[in-house]
Amino acid sequence: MNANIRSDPILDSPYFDLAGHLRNRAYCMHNVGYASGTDETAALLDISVKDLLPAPIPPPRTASPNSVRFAIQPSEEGKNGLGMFAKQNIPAGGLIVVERPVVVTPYILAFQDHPESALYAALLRRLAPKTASCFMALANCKPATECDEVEGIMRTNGIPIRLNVPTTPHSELATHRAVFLNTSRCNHSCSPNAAWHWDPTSFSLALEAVRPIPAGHEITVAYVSPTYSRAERCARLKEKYNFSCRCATCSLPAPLLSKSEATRAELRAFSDGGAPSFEVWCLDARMPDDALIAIHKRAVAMIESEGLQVLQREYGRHLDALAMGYGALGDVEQFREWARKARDCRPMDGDNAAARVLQGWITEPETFPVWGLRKLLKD
Ligand SMILES: C[S@@+](CC[C@H](N)C(=O)[O-])C[C@H]1O[C@@H](n2cnc3c(N)ncnc32)[C@H](O)[C@@H]1O
Repeated sequence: MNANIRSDPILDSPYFDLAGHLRNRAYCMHNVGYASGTDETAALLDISVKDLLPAPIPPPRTASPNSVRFAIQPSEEGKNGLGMFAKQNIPAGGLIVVERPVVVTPYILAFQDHPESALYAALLRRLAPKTASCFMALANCKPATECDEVEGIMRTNGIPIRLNVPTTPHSELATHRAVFLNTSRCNHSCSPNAAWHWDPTSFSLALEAVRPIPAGHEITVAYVSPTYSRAERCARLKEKYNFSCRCATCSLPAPLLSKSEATRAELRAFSDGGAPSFEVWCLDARMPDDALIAIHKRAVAMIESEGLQVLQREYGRHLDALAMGYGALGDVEQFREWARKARDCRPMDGDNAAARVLQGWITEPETFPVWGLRKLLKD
């Protein structure tokens, strides 16, 4: 599953060794120190994580855009509380905001003598009063019978980020809950138009558009994987965030909703290995040329019609297959067109190695390593 979806399936694993975790770890409260001096983060960290953090933490690799591209305002008819809205047209891949968390804790907290709410309250006391009151103004979806307000806010707004926790065999411990004053205001959509990318080195989260967002439109993210069936999405949203989804997809009339469900089921089958690989097709001259092209074009069309560009890994994989397919067929025009799309769907702040390789091929198609190979095999 994409890293930028809120739920972390590892944590649902029944094999997590909580007892081992409790025996072996030591934690501390820590105010993360940034070079800029303006951001503040109160964190509960495993001591080994704290010891690894550079002091001060370097600035993010990409700064927030110069002009503020969003506004926090009531969602449509105030139905979903506040939400984040585009103040200007934002292109696909466009950066919306880069921000530091205000509170960070391990996702799994289980200290016998310290209830979670007491730990969160202690962290809040480490923040400036203005920051703490902005935190307390965030939404709380949990009833008072379940937990107190601070814990409710933490659970409603926490975005899972991963930090390097050395000296443990439990990769589950890498997941932390982080609350952000802007990105945490984003409402959920089953066809989201934005995704976040966490950079542990600069301790910052970049929120980016995954397709063009026109000015005035709501900026949405996925709290649960949009590839799940609607029943599963609804169940998970209800359990974790206590709401019935009113996004554009879930509000479709019944026949269109069934069509969307069927499309998502077909996309799930593709991720389970349902599409032919480029490598096999490229070397097997008996397979028709269209065997690769048609199926990956169908997957791309389904992702786009469902508004699922947030599945960046899958989307990129299908676009790569199309670019490489046309490269192996020696079709310059189509190769360039699909390679451009494959380049542009890559997150801007992540490792851009793939985008750089694609750019090289767009400039000089014949440097694509198997340029025209299928034509040669057939001749
Ligand atoms: C992290 S908060 C998002 C910001 C929140 N709307 C606010 O006013 O600050 C999550 C809460 O927003 C609401 N929400 C988010 N997405 C929604 C959706 N698709 N349909 C209905 N309610 C939604 C739910 O109340 C949910 O518990």
